[in-house]
Amino acid sequence: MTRYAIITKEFTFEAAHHLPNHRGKCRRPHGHSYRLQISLRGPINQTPGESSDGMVMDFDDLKTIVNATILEQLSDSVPRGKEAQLVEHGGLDHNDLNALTGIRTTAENLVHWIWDALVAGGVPDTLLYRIRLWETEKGYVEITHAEREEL
Ligand SMILES: Nc1nc2c(c(=O)[nH]1)N=C([C@H](O)[C@H](O)COP(=O)(O)OP(=O)(O)OP(=O)(O)O)CN2
Ligand SMILES: [Zn+2]
Repeated sequence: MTRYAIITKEFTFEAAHHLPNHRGKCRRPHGHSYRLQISLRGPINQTPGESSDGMVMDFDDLKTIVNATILEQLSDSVPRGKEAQLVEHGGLDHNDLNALTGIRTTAENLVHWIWDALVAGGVPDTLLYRIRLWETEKGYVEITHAEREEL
């Protein structure tokens, strides 16, 4: 019998952003200590003798993928903003999110951008289960496949 599980790995990164035309303080450049949770749902590998026996994915592999795809560097297939060439190479960590991504960097838009970037970087869409992003300690956004659907 194939058993399934949901695994979650948590990451933190520091980044600057601003929200043009926001009615409050967030229209000015400022920074956040973002907290990011990536959850995958998939079958538990049942191959005795394999390193990943009993795992959906080795947490260490998930960490490597997330760092190489979005946090420490952007994989080549991830779309960048027009001003991305103006910021230092690297990923979301210690960077200017507006310039790097080219999107309006609300937490809502960022979680969809992160989902797209992980898929572009090779994470199967079917394996992604949920992404949560905390902008402050008290406020976070989450998406699952339901929020990815276009109505
Ligand atoms: N729905 C959203 N609302 C706001 C977003 C967002 O991404 N989605 N972003 C901001 C700003 O980026 C701002 O930096 C955060 O605003 P806010 O939570 O109001 O900031 P506080 O420092 O007051 O946060 P506390 O959690 O209360 O400490 C604004 N709104
Ligand atoms: Zn902000």
